This record gives sequence, C-alpha cells and structure tokens, in this order.
Amino acid sequence: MSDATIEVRNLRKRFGRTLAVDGLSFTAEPGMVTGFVGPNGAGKSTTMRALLGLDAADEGEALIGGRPYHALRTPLLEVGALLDAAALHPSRRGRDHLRWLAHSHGLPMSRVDEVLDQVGMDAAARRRAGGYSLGMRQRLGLAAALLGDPPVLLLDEPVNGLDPEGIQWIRTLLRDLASEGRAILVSSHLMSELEDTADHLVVIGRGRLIAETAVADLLAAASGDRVRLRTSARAEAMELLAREGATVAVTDRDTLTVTGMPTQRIVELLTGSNVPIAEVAAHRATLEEAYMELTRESVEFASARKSEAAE
Ligand SMILES: Nc1ncnc2c1ncn2[C@@H]1O[C@H](COP(=O)(O)OP(=O)(O)OP(=O)(O)O)[C@@H](O)[C@H]1O
Repeated sequence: MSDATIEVRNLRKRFGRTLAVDGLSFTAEPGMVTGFVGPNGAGKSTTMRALLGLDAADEGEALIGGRPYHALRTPLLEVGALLDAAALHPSRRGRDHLRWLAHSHGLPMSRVDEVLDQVGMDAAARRRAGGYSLGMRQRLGLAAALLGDPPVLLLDEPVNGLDPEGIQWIRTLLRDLASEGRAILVSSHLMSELEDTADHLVVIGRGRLIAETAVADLLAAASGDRVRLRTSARAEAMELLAREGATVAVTDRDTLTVTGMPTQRIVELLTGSNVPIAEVAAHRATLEEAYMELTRESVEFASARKSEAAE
C-alpha cells in the first residue's frame, strides 16, 4: 500500500468573510490512525472536502497518494470517505445502495457482502434506509468507504450516533485497518473519542495547525513532573517539601500538587519526618487535558470575539 499518504500543503479556503482553512499543512502516514481534532468550526470538514475534491482550494494542495483527487484514476479504489452519513434516500435498501456503487465502479458483487460483514450490518442492510438509526447509517457509510478496499480512508466524525459498543467496535476496526498499512484520517471535536484509537494527532484551531504530534509525546509533555499527594497534615507537608526546593500548590482540602521533586524523594522526606501520606501518585494527563491545554488559546479567542460582537 505504497500510495497510502494524505498530504495537506499550505491549504487555504475562504467562504465569503470566513477564512475556514488558513495555510494548513500536515501529513497522515500509512499504517497509522491520525486523529484530526479541533473545536467546532475549526476547518476539519473543509479540509476533508478539499482532499476529496468537493471544495476547491483557494491556495495550496490537498493530496491523496501524492495526487489531487481529480487526478486519481480509480477514486473508489484509492480513497474511501465517510462525510455525511445521512445522505441516503429513505426508500433505498442499504444493500442495494452498495450494489449500485459496486456496479458503477466495476467492482465484484462479492465485495458488497464482504463489507457488510465487516461493518456488522448483514440483516439490517436488507431493510429500507428510512428506518435506519444514525448509528446504522454510519455503519453503511463506512461499508461504502471500504468497498474499493482503498489504502486511504477519510472519516469525518465517524463515532457520531454510535452507542458505547459501537464506539468500541469502530476503534478496533480502525486499528485493524491501519495495521494493514492504510493511512486513516479521523476527525472529531472530542479528544476522548480518539483515546486508544489515534497514534498521531493533527490539532487545528481557526483553520490553522496548533500541533502535529505523536499521541505518546503529547501525553508525556502534558503530564509534566507533577505529583499528587493526599495527606491529613497538609500544612506540615507543604512546609517540608517547599523547604527542600519543591513547588507545592493546594489542590483541595487534603490534596497537594507537587512539582520539581520525584515521587520517591517526596515519600522519603515525608516518612522521615513522620508526616502521614494517604496517597501519592505521579500525575498522568488524559488526552482530553492535553487537548484542552493546546486549544485553550483558540477557544479563548473565539469567545473574546463573541463578546466583542455582543457589545
Ligand atoms: N459552504 C460553506 N459556506 C460558508 N461557510 C462555510 C461553508 N463550509 C464551512 N464554512 C465555515 O467555515 C468554517 C469551518 O467549517 P468546518 O465545517 O470546516 O469546521 P469543522 O472543524 O469541520 O467543524 P465541525 O466540528 O462543527 O464540523 C466555519 O466557520 C464554517 O461556518
């Protein structure tokens, strides 16, 4: 799957007065799930639409396997996309929709049953789409994206409408598809949805790149060297640790956050002075915390603009 790369280079797209994408560049590599995250209106859908040739870029490039969408010879075999799961006529049966897609792209009918099996939708696909839940439409959309067995997948908020079991299922599916060497770009405005799914993250705000990072690096940076300490002798512990050079902040009634001192040294000092310890643990940031930290600035900017406009 050597053509499995998604590249966005200096992409710019304006809608009237709104600069939806503002000089964005990033790469999603093969064999990885790349999470594409940003607050509502950050420009994720516009970027995906540019990659699929649905929105023309004002500047820059959006490439699949090194080529713009319109230059792909067999698009369905080169890139699969899930953009709007609701776009299906209510009287149409899911299976017939896929059969029509397969037929019009010269794919064998056997692919239809294969992908329906892959998304766990065999029986439901024989019913009319009008009765489908949002989760079922998402599964059908995913089946369509997988029909041509493409090396690149672009999925815009695929978790939308799925129940907890469905979310778990899609995580496993995406991990499996990436392990086969595909490049997968998955957008979400909720970082928690990408926990345990994405290897790499592209974080955007106001159409610009905020961070492009491995998930592991982001978590390590956000965790810092903070240690959470719970003790019934808060004042004594604070004094002792500060005297030895740590920075200590009060988190709540019996909890302190200590920075600048390893956990082991904290334990040694406190036990040496008979200060009771109820709990001590190195802080491990969640992906959500790391994301909030990264996007705070762009969210603050947006709310400042809103209040300016309201004045
Ligand atoms: N066709 C359009 N016409 C006018 N403005 C648009 C159009 N498409 C997007 N926009 C605007 O461009 C900005 C980026 O929108 P986009 O849908 O790409 O963001 P997003 O990150 O996908 O957000 P969400 O998570 O809400 O889907 C928004 O301000 C949006 O209102």
